[in-house]
Amino acid sequence: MANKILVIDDDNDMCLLLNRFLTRHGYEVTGKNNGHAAIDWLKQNAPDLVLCDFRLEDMTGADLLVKIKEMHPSAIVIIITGYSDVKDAVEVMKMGAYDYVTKPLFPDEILLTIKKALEESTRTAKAVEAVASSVNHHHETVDTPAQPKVKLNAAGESYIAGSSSAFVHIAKQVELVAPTNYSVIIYGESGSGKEVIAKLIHEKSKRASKPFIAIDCGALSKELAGSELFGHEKGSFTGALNQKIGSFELANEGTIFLDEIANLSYDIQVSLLRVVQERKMRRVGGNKDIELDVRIIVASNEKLWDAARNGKFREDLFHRFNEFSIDVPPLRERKEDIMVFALHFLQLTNAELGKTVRGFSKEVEEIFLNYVWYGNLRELKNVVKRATLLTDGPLVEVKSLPFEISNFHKLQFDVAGNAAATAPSEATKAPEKHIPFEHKLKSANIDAEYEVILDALKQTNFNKSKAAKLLNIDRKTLYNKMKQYKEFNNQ
Ligand SMILES: Nc1ncnc2c1ncn2[C@@H]1O[C@H](COP(=O)(O)OP(=O)(O)OP(=O)(O)O)[C@@H](O)[C@H]1O
Repeated sequence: MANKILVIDDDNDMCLLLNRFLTRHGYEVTGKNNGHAAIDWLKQNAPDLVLCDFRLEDMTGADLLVKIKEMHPSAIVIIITGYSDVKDAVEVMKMGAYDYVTKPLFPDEILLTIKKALEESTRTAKAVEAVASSVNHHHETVDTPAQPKVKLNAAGESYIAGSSSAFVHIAKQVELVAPTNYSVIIYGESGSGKEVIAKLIHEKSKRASKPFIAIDCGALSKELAGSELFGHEKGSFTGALNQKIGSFELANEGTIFLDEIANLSYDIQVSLLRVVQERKMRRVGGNKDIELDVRIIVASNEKLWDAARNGKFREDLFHRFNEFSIDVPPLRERKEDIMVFALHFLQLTNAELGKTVRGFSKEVEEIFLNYVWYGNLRELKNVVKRATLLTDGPLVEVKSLPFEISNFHKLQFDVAGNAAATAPSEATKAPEKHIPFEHKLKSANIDAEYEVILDALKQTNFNKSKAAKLLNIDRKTLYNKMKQYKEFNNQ
């Protein structure tokens, strides 16, 4: 049976284009132009996957995501964003979106992301079912945990070591703590590799052959967090139609990884403290204690000690977890790792797409080293995957990078107060010497025009149809002008 996909985009052309393209690839596609129309449709229909623009006219992608997850917890949601929204997109992923794709959209890239998401979702559901049925001795029906809250680490996801001194230090800490039963706190920004490190600790421990269960606490609703973590008995609350095995039970004898731990409500923190102290738990509505032997690794992007001092996190729980802690610096602070990981992601993509791209041009390397990577390794991976897909020659060139990354320094001139724009290095600056005046004049004109276009693009969140309307030119002219700018700067 064809997978059902719902496309939500207020750009009608884009909606139609995606609809046609995905239908051609065998999916059953429905398109909606605003959030409310999508919600109405979702009341009657259950899609396997939703492709949703982050900025709709009537609501944000984040609000819509909450509604979708309430109505269809297992639906995969992929968010379409402009590059300036990457930080928001990362937040939305923490709320349960599977992935994000950035504009301009490339059909092949979208297709690849969708295929992978659907395959991964089937694989994960099967794995969870297998673990659940081995735990559930009563052979009752078990609710499958909603995707992607339970992220059984993607099979086949390979690990590499970075070469920065920070990474070497982390690797040493992992070697040291892995064989013990210590709880570990991993600190770091979103996408910096915390889950991969947690998985590595598990794999290097005596528990390696037992389950590793990753839970994004930021994606758990207050009401359902207890049942997600500890399970529930049939009929224990309205909607508890079947017995459910919680993540702790699924992780028994193995390791549980609780990402964004500071987002757990105070009540759940109390239940968690009992589990940590007594090493036993009860399912919601249950009256039987279940013995637990689970190693706990938690992650947070804020210092838990600060959260404890501010009353957001229980201090006793903090002390229980704080047997060992690992700090993962953001990628921009460990520049030696950038190209190591970029090459690794390039090789992964080559293997996935059957391509033979060898590496990156000097200019691309320069841009990578000076970019801020708010989304850390996750963002780098997405950028490299996309660029590799677009590369025909032996090296990834600047033209295959998203416009907003290759022009990052230009975009900085009005990014209010936001961090870390490093000055362009000598290699990325246009050479000043020996440029004829005629060329300088042309360049000045194009630059001035470019600033106006860029402004319109930013105002419309890089929606080219809307930007063209704003500039009172047609879409094709806008494309030509952008192309002209790129070509002129590549001369
Ligand atoms: N050492 C590594 N080797 C290979 N890939 C890695 C490594 N570290 C991270 N990655 C990749 O980078 C991406 C982000 O990593 P990960 O999910 O571990 O980050 P995170 O800090 O847990 O993010 P979040 O807090 O948002 O969940 C993943 O696709 C992961 O596979």
